[in-house]
Amino acid sequence: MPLQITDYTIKDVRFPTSKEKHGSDAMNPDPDYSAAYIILHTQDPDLKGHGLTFTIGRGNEICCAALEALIPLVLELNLEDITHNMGAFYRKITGDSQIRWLGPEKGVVHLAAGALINAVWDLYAKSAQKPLWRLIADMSPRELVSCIDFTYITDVLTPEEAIQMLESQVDGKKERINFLMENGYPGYTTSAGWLGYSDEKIRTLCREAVEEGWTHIKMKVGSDLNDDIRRAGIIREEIGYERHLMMDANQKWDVNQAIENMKFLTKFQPLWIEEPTSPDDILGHATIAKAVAPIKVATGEHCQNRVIFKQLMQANSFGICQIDSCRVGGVNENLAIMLMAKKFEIPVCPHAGGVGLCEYVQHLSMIDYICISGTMEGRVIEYVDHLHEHFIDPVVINKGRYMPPTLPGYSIEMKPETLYKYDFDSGEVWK
Ligand SMILES: C[C@H](O)[C@@H](O)[C@@H](O)[C@H](O)C(=O)O
Ligand SMILES: [Mg+2]
Repeated sequence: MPLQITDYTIKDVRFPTSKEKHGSDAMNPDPDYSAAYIILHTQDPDLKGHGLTFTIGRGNEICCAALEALIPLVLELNLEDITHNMGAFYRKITGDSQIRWLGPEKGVVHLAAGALINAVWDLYAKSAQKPLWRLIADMSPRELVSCIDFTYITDVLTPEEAIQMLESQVDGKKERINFLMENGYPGYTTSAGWLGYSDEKIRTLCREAVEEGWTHIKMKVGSDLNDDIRRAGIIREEIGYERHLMMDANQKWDVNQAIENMKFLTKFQPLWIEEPTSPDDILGHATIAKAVAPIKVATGEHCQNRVIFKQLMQANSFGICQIDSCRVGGVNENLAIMLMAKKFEIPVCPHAGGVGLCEYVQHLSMIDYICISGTMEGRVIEYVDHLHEHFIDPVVINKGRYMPPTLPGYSIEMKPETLYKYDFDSGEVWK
């Protein structure tokens, strides 16, 4: 009997991270890391697809409602019929003629689409008994490309060109998989640099990060320039100049303000300035990128879809492409973005942290390395040291590097007791 999606569960899961200022930045001073979480059931009680999209608290229920609205599009489908043409499945989820009006392909409805599409990929990988990265690494170039919706991007990338690009990387795939299994994929930590942390705490956490083997550390900026300067000084004292420092302004500045402020922060030699201004301001990013070079501009965690990513690339707006695993339409759309990044020779350094984003996004960087870019050069995956204990298959970090997951699926399944305890607002944590 073919495996069928027979039922579903949606959960509003929230963690009270704001209490300790974990995850705080200039724009988001009190995030409660949250997940709009979906489980797709099948007739096999041991085989379920899990997916989530990340929010920072209030409004998570709106993502859950959007998931409810999308559910009729997958209920009673056979997995085989979906996986047979993943590109068509993507279009089905994002192209419903009435729901599309709520986006298209942006905002809450696209966050929900990301969760749902990722849940299907989790189910697919589990049924194939492979970790997601391996499932995709084992696809032929043609199969991989068939997962992508090329609508609105064929002016920079056609399916034929994508197949050619992937074919040029087929040689050496096996060696790269072996290298990855042995050495992992480089990461960077944001755990030391949250805006709400005291100077002393930042100093201690930087010291610990260096001891743990991290070579790249990110700090938050953008609230008060004098604070930024003082804190950057502390961090450089601890990590030296042989390690890399990145800065993240979380959209706080106007374009001119970003350029002005970066004049004072340049002396700390940041590798990149992240989200200097509005995520929708493609030309503003380009202006900033020109002004702050050779410091790179990084953005993407709030980039709504492949079309905006395309324009950021076309306009030379950024030097670092920060894909996000569930801001856009899941694995499929991220494959499109990574292929475009390869074409424009822009390194992909995914946004992670939050809850579950590290678990998710490691798979995407590994696919980028094995199938698309063929290199780890100039690439790092973000890491944040929170909430991993809630996952069945948490990330494994070894001296600042992500070790490839080995369990089947997309590594995003939360423990049942977590779903119960952190349920908003009936779980014990919220009572
Ligand atoms: C509110 C969140 O923690 C953000 O600060 C976080 O996603 C951040 O932008 C990051 O790059 O990790
Ligand atoms: Mg950021």
